[in-house]
Amino acid sequence: MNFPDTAFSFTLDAVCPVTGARAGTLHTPRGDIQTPVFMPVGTQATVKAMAPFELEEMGARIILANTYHLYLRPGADIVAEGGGLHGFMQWKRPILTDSGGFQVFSLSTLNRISDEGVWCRSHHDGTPHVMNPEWSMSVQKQLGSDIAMCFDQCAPWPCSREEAEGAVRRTALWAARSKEAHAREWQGERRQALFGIVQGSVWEDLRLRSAKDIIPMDFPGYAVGGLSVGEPHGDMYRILDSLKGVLPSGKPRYLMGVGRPDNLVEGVARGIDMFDCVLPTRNGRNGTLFTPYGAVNIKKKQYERDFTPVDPECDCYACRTFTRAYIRHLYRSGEILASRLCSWHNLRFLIRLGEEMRKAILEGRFPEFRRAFLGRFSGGEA
Ligand SMILES: CNc1nc2c(CCNCc3ccccc3)c3nc(N)[nH]c(=O)c3cc2[nH]1
Ligand SMILES: [Zn+2]
Repeated sequence: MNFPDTAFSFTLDAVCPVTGARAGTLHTPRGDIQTPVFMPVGTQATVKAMAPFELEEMGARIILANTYHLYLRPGADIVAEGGGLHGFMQWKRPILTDSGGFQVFSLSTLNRISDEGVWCRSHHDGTPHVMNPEWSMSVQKQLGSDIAMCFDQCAPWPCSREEAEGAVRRTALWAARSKEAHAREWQGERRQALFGIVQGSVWEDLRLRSAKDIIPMDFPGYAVGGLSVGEPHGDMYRILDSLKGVLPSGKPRYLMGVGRPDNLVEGVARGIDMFDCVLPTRNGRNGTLFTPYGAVNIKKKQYERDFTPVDPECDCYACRTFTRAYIRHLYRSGEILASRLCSWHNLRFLIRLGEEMRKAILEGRFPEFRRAFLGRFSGGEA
């Protein structure tokens, strides 16, 4: 596959004059990604319970995989030998890999952080590992993802201002080392884009400081990290508002780990282009389903004789083919198909939400779309 110099570029197709919501196209060597886009998460080189052909059928354009998990199991060398992630899991479209920093803190049993990197013990077998920008760039190259993330430090929430400041300082240090190591790994071959990540927790001045550190490093895309870690949605939205006019408008903006349908709409209204979240498959496995009116828990007795689709407006295989009563039966019987159908629907719901927001922005009616969607969707149970 040849990679012309413009291997990665982002085109702004339309911007909502009222909110600043954007419709764009991210051009990558493995295909174009139209934004706003929801990216299914495939932690261990699989989007749980979904086969690649099913992900294609539901319109997934890019999926995520995880450096921390795959390094520990099966090992980045095995993935590389298997043809990189695309060969190993037979997914031909773009893949984005997270850098591993976030997962170290949320998963490893023990970790010590210093400017050098993070010393941690594997959550599988307790073996010691050192993870740092150089390690992360090397592993992401072995995985062969199309988009890699800088190795960053995500402060927990809540945290002290000093902790948040420390994470901003270290994230800048590690972003420079990530960029340098990435350039060394790829020797000018433009086969993997490296996105920068902005930190700063819930302090606007720290967010500005982090943006001022990271933006001059001229990455092809920028992520907003450090959110969706338990903070109130109001704080998330306030931080996004503070970054709207700061992040380069001609480059894609990725809000990490978000989120619920209403969070996606509010994120797009604040200039975000890309999202990822484990909710669709995680909720899918416990029978919680997204509908335009909120989340439905299919276990409930009230669906026992409900012979209507999960979501009558949805075009996914589960909604076209089965009823709530049947899916409830599968779930209560512990049938594997229950997880598959629920995951399938939830993934399609968020992918379709991205498609519909894009259409609304292109047609100049995003404010009306946002009002109508939020008016119907109650964050909790429908
Ligand atoms: C859920 N809330 C949340 N997630 C965050 C993540 C991980 C995003 N999801 C990546 C993923 C990829 C493959 C498999 C599983 C997950 C972050 N990643 C980084 N690097 N930095 C963050 O600040 C950061 C903040 C987050 N908040
Ligand atoms: Zn559906």
